[in-house]
Amino acid sequence: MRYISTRGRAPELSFEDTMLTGLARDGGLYVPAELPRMTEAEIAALAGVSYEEAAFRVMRPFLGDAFADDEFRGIIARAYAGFGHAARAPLKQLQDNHFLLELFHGPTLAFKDFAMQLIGQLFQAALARRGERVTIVGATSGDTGSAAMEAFRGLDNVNVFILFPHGRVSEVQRRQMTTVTEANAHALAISGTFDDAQARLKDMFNDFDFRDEVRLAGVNSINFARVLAQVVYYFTSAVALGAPHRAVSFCVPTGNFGDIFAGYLAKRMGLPIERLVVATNQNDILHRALASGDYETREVAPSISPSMDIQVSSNFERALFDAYGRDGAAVAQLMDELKSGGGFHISQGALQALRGDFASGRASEAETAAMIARARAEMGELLCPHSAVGVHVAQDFLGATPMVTLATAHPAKFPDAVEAATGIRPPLPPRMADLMQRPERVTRVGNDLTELETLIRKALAA
Ligand SMILES: Cc1ncc(COP(=O)(O)O)c(C=O)c1O
Ligand SMILES: N[C@@H](CCOP(=O)(O)O)C(=O)O
Repeated sequence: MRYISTRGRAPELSFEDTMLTGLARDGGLYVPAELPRMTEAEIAALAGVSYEEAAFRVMRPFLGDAFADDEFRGIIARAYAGFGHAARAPLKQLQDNHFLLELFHGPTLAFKDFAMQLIGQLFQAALARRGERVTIVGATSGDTGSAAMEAFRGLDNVNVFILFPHGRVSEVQRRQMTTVTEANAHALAISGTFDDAQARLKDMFNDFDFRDEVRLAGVNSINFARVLAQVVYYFTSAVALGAPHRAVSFCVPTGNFGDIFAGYLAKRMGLPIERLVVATNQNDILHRALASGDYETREVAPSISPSMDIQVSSNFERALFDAYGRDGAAVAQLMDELKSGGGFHISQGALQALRGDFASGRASEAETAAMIARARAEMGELLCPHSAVGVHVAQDFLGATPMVTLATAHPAKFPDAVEAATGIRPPLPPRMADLMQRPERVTRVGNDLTELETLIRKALAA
């Protein structure tokens, strides 16, 4: 299995090199040169197997010879052993033909744990074998960062630096990052938005001297391994609802487009998915782009679903690559326009292709709060605000085909918003009960590449 860049000008890589490389050296994102397909019989055979076994069968073809089967099975087993639910990703019925896929039973209470716990193990195995060290730098709007800190803290061959937008994550999210005590983990509060943090991260990757000096690696969904691990729960949930004999739709709370892109991959691999619905909060660039064909950034408006307060949606580039017939030069041109002018126009043909794969909707702040309240009152479900965006948007798409809305975080990560809507303050699980009392360790940084690189160099030298 070979991986190619969405901008067409970086070397092709193996799975392991793709995972350890992060951003392609031409600024693009790696995708498989060809997608493996699963037959109907192979999909049907996932019924009744454990989450871990399904993960092995779905992901194995992407790995090439990077990991032996036994080693990969062991890695998967360790990755999901710490989850607080035997099913790992349980499905719950919410309404007629509407189901909630609970993705928040991992150690940091968000869907990011599914991928991060796995790639923590994959990094460790690959780096130990190669005798190499890497410096992971990640950008987060709250959940990727806490999941990465949890997965990589204390690992031998890794230093991890997480950039989060100062004052724009929930207190629980911040503390999950700033209370980590291991010396190899560093929380950096950057001035600006998540988009600024992600832009500086990509600048670091594009500064080849720095990148090579610190052996930079990424664990955002820039990293294809992150997205791959998220493909699995589309299969397990669809099969539980009757796939491959019955089609299923998904509604996905969306920000950086990684999670829904994983659903798109599942569909391309043969899973019968009728609709993939992009659900955005008031930062609705993806919804507007799919409606009008103009991808046009605006100022980020802080919302009660802060993890989705994103305007520059990194993985949309992967969808554009396919929509433009895998024309790397065309994608590079669009990304140049985005960088220089804050937006781009999607051609008619590409827009048609995107609309063939993705529907969309948005939830305002009032609609999100109202859905949290309604879900509690009518469905007996306490939703986090991101999941509420999904459930709200899904209402317009309910019908004969079962709809699965992804519940991407635990309500206890966003207690203020949940309490404001329902009067109920969801408690953290007992293992985190003292989170608010733990001492914090965080460094304030400006939105400045040189300052960031200097700080990282100094920390690595210490
Ligand atoms: C809780 C939560 N929901 C939804 C999203 C959006 O996911 P994605 O960025 O993969 O579109 C995020 C951030 O990634 C998140 O943390
Ligand atoms: N919402 C995310 C933003 C980063 O997304 P990623 O999937 O690219 O890591 C977060 O919680 O940090």
